[in-house]
Amino acid sequence: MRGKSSGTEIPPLNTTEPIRRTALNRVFAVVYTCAIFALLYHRVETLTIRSRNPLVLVVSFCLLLSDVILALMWATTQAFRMRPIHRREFPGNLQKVVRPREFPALDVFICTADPYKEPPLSVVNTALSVMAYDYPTEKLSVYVSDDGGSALTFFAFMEAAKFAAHWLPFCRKFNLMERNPRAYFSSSSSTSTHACCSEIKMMYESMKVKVEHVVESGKVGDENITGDREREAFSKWTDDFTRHEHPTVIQVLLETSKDRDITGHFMPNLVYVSREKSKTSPHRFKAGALNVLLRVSAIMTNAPMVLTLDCDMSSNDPQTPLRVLCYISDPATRPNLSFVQFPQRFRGLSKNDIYASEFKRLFLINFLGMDGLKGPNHVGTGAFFCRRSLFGSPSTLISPEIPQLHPNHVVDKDKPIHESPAMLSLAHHVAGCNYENQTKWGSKMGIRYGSLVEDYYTGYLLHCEGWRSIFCNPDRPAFYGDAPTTLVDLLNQHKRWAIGLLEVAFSRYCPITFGIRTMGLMGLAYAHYSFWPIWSIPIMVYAFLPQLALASGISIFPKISEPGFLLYLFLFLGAYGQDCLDFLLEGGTFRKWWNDQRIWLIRGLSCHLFGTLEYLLKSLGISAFGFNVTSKVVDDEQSKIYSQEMLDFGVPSPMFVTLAVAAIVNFFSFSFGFLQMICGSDDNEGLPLQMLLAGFIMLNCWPVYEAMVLRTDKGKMPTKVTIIAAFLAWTLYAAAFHISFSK
Ligand SMILES: O=c1ccn([C@@H]2O[C@H](COP(=O)(O)OP(=O)(O)O[C@H]3O[C@H](CO)[C@@H](O)[C@H](O)[C@H]3O)[C@@H](O)[C@H]2O)c(=O)[nH]1
Ligand SMILES: [Mn+2]
Repeated sequence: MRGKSSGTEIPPLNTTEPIRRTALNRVFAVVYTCAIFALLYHRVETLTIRSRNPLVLVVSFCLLLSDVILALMWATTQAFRMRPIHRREFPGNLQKVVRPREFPALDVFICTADPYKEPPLSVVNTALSVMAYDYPTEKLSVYVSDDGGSALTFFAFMEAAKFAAHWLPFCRKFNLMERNPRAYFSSSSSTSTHACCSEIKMMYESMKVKVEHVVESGKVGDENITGDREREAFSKWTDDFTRHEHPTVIQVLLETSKDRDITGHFMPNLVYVSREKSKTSPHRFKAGALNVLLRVSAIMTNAPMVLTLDCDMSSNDPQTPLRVLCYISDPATRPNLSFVQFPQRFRGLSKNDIYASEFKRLFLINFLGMDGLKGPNHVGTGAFFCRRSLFGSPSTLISPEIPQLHPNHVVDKDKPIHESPAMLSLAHHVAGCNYENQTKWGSKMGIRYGSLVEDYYTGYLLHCEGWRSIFCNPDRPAFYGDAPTTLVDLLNQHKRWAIGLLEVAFSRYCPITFGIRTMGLMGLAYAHYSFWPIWSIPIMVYAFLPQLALASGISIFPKISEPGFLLYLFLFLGAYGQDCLDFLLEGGTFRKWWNDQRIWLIRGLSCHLFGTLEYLLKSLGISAFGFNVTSKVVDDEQSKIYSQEMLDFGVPSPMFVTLAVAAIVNFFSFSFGFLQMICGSDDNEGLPLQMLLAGFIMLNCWPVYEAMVLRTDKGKMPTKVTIIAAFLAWTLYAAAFHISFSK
């Protein structure tokens, strides 16, 4: 908080406030830790008391391993609970402290990679929404990176540049809050108020039709090209131009020194960049794309502030940069500030958020916790970076190989880009696919290479270097993006994350060792994420072993009469209860929480398991993996299934199999146990906990049963998957019976 300075009151730009339940969290942590130790003691004890049944021995060992992992994961979550804070910022006070003339320039980076998974029209809407920021136009530049190297995307941007000349003054004139044209025209506010609205809406529609037509036909026909300048631009897409092999394309579509909108106002810069590709040079995915944008923008504008956005994350509030300035211009928060991170929010989520796309824990609860330490981790999109922080630690600046890329380099504004062939050719040079060889890009400079979650990895290394970040979470969401709406998309996305996180966990910067040594609690928080996927080990164990034992009539948990029974109940209810409470206190509903914990289970049974396996195969040199872009297109059938809140199994995936096996095994074991109970056999006093567990998983698997037997729509479980799963479940039972009854 800003205090008084030399007698005059400076209005506060931001405040922080600790969250009140912290003390309770700490007390609970102590109690829960004791309970964990009691449990582990009990586990070791059962292991050492010799049992004659080998199944019991194997099960006891697996349970010990699982409980150790669960305990470690629980320990890492405490990092988020020790010092959570809430922040608020006051953009209204900004003008009293800094004049707009002194605002830093802002470069916005938008990444896209595939015109068929990421419709160009959406990317264009994202770009338009930030071009219309309430920010001095001459300080604003938008750079688009197209890893798809697609003439279709380029065409869309050419059209967008023309449309922007009408759209930007329209937003200004009516001071719209919603500056993403598509969102604006589909909201009710557009239909009523403004007379000239129908005119601009028609312009938007005509752009939309043109762009969609071009995308559908797969090529930019001659009839779409007007004028020599455009023809020249498209001449880069020659016959041997493919997305994996092509030269650099850089086109300055709008330039602030020369292009004006229809009211005579200057427009922001808009630059299209598709970096050079070659099959023999490493691709580096989004990290590579962002580093190219960092260099190209350094040469053209070199703004000290950089906003990174995924192509689907459009602005929902034109004042967002001013909120960021509340931190960047405050001497109390400015030192060592690397980035201001906004949460990812998603439009069009189903009522109870069936896929847990809200990520309340990831983007809100844990962010608040980290903000009290060194700040939230970076999540790839919706982050305003101080450019300087991407060039070495706060104390030692790492100089790039050429002076034009230096964060303090001043671009000669008198010479517009279109009049400076030298500038353009240098920009092409630094976007080359071999440019980074023998440089520090990706290791010490820019976005870091080596993980499929380059955002997490880069944020982590920045924090290790001594930078901090700030979590900004205004009431009106700053950005809205698209969340996956089918199960297979969700699982593939999480599988990629799982692999990327494991890459960090087993790198030489492992958060458990390196991270905790350099940053203490903050390292622990990072460790929580890097080991995220190994949650699948205890989940797999608890979803299968007690159930197989149950069907064999073997009791592995304490009896109701034993004190251990209560210990188990406490551990289970304590963890779930605290999790649910955190969720509800941050504005969630019970139904959303239930779906959230279900998705956690499903992930453990599918993508985290498969991600871990894929990572192992890659480490052994058997296979390789790439960045599988999440589709942002939904067909009508899919969106219908989504809005009805049913899991969509429509596109078959091997990841469904383990999930289906778990569903089947829990069903049969529960039914078997239930039968035994009503038949009243004497020695099943130890089975109730196993019954409860199987029952709980069955409850979670309800949508899976529905998808296997009841549903007839396109999203039902593929029959093939059900058959394979049934066969595997049968094999598991056969093996379990064989082991336990063979003696
Ligand atoms: O080779 C590539 C691959 C992807 N992208 C872009 O990266 C962004 C994120 O891709 P997406 O498929 O949407 O992945 P998500 O899993 O939804 O993204 C999350 O996870 C990523 C790391 O795995 C982060 O980069 C993202 O910022 C974060 O939102 C998109 O704009 C893509 O166009 C590229 O530019 N080049
Ligand atoms: Mn995405």
